Amino acid sequence: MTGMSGAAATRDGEAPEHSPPCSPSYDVTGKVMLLGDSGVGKTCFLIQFKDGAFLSGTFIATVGIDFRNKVVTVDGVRVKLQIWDTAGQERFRSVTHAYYRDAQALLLLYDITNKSSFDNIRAWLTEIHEYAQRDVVIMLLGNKADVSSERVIRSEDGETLAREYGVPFMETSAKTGMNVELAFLAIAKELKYRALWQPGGPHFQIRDFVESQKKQPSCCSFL
Ligand SMILES: Nc1nc2c(ncn2[C@@H]2O[C@H](COP(=O)(O)OP(=O)(O)OP(=O)(O)O)[C@@H](O)[C@H]2O)c(=O)[nH]1
Repeated sequence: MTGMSGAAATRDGEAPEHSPPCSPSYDVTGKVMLLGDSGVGKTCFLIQFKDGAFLSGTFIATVGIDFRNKVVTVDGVRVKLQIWDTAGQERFRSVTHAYYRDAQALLLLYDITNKSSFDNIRAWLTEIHEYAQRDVVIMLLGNKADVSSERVIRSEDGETLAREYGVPFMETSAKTGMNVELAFLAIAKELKYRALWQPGGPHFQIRDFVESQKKQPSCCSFL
């Protein structure tokens, strides 16, 4: 949604693929993609993380793909995340496939108030296995957890699906910010760990980290 439409426009004064010669260097950089059906909240999720704001009002679907950069400091290491917001609509799928290959991490969202967005997660995972790198980090996120009165997907169902695929899971809200920063922090920690780990160094398990840090929606699950 929002004005972040258009194919691969530049953001924050930096081109996506090439850094200008005098650009600041980062300890670790990583490409993260937001995936999931149209309307699950990908653009809002990114804006909440980047700007700490929630854009309510008329929903305008993303056209193609767009990106924003954000630097996260993890244990003194600067991790630059280049976050790609993809269009969830089917007609843009061939455009977004081209971007999977060099992504290090994928945040796969469904909407807890929309059953088909949850049912389609298996199809998304099939696409991911077809187009993304084999060792890509995947996280499953049940978004819109603030709308408890319209919930149709139980938290346990998200947990079960995530366990089946061996990926971390949490419920989030792009509106309240619940677990939004945590999702990116967990990704940044994993990317830092993969890039800088040395024999004998401490191990990092992204699923354990997420489980120990995630917040639950304030009201209990329904159904
Ligand atoms: N209550 C609530 N509404 C949300 C949340 N996230 C997004 N929305 C609303 O859901 C609608 C769709 O959000 P978007 O972020 O545009 O969805 P998207 O996944 O980017 O959609 P596409 O660009 O078509 O792929 C908008 O009306 C948002 O205001 C959330 O966490 N809670």
